[in-house]
Amino acid sequence: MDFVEYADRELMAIDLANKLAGALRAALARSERVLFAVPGGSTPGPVFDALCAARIDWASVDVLLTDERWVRPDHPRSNTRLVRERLLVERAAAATLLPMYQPTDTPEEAVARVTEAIAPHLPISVLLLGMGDDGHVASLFPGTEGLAAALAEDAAPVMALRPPEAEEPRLTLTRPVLDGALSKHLAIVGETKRAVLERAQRRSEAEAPVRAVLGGLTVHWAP
Ligand SMILES: O=C(O)[C@H](O)[C@@H](O)[C@H](O)[C@H](O)COP(=O)(O)O
Repeated sequence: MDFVEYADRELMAIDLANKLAGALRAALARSERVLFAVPGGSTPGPVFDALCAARIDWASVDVLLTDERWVRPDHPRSNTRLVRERLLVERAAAATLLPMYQPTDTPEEAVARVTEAIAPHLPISVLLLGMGDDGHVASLFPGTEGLAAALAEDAAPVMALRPPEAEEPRLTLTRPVLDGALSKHLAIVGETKRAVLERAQRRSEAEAPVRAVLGGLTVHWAP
């Protein structure tokens, strides 16, 4: 695991966007199409604002959320809305968003259709993750029923989970898909998350699911 420390969040957003653009360019030099998986939440927005103007062949990039909150795509908490408003604009508007949300009442009803839609595009070429204060990544929250199955090496690529502390049911990519990404990046800010990450290395994957993706991960941190 590499750890890159920035003086502030603005510098992290700009440099991380440049690094992600470089990773996407490298992937595009190897493949006709590449899969770029991104998180929701509050951290990635400034990175998307810098990345969306990058001079890359966005028309050859498929974008996929690492997880989705089960709300309508126009809801303020929707990760699909976040990506559409902050990443898939400017030059990046030419990219293709693969569906992580479906108009079903529950995420369980969408698992088969989302799995069918994304499977042909795997593996992930470039992965950006966030992390919660509890060490969760994507929607792999500690203490969630079904977490062990989602962390298994042979887990199904997409699972519906109902984390007790999450506001909504979730649809999430699972360990093999996340950990199998060819270029893996984690963006975290603040002292709390830095300490959570340091402690995670002494915890079980069930206690700190971020552990499942530490191999080959580059962590980008700002105070
Ligand atoms: O839907 C989500 O919330 C994200 O996909 C989730 O995995 C996020 O990356 C972490 O919860 C960190 O969120 P913050 O960046 O807001 O701290």
